[in-house]
Amino acid sequence: MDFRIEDITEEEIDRRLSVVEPLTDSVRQLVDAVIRSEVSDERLAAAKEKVDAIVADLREQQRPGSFGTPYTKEFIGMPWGNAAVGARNAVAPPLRIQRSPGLAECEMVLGAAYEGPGGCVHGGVAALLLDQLVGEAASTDGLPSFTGTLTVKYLRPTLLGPLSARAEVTRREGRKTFVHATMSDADGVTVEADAIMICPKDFVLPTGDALPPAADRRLDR
Ligand SMILES: CCCCCCCCCC(=O)SCCNC(=O)CCNC(=O)[C@H](O)C(C)(C)COP(=O)(O)OP(=O)(O)OC[C@H]1O[C@@H](n2cnc3c(N)ncnc32)[C@H](O)[C@@H]1OP(=O)(O)O
Repeated sequence: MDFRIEDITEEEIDRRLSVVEPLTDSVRQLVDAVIRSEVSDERLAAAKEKVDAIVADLREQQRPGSFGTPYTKEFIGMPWGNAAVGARNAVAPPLRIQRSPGLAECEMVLGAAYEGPGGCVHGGVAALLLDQLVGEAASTDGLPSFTGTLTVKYLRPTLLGPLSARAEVTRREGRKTFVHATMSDADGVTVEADAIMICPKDFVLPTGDALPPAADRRLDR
């Protein structure tokens, strides 16, 4: 696992985000446009050439593997490649998660890129987003927790569009945290999930440092 330390200031984080977030948003627009475009085949082929040129430009300098999760020395996390919340990841909706002890909540708009059954949210996407949310809820007042078991129940189809989600810790037993989560549309809950989150035994960063108490960690940058 990559939890490297990157010694930068909050101002530098803001500066970097101000550059990459608009780019990621543009790539989200690109993904949506490719899915829904009805321009001619010739224009689609021309678009491919332009996109290939951008990819070649970005690949001139590239880190190997994945982005990982860097932390500052003040333990501000930068999970910018994360599939659900990554600021650099156009695959992520992204979720803007509000946290309080034992609770994680967010509102989101899921468009064409998240489709499973026609017009509906893909079940795997719903599970992905709820998995992130239960992880965030479990980690608000404890050490980081990994998903041991996630049970998802799809109550009725979730239509693409504006949605909300919520995860709440229901109980803790030693290193295990039990979390209940829901995804809802305007008419109520469409998906619910129950998770057993587990803090790995003797969790330390690969740098050898233990994580500080949760109150000193900020996971939202
Ligand atoms: C940090 C900021 C927020 C981040 C949010 C991120 C959200 C993303 C969430 C994820 O997607 S995490 C990625 C998906 N999950 C994984 O990759 C986990 C892979 N599995 C493991 O790493 C280990 O198997 C695990 C840490 C889950 C457990 O390993 P341990 O060696 O610590 O478990 P151990 O065998 O000591 O068992 C401890 C307790 O947990 C129980 N347990 C172990 N594995 C379990 C499991 N899979 N499901 C349910 N319970 C489990 C086990 O029975 C026991 O219960 P008791 O204490 O009551 O005896």
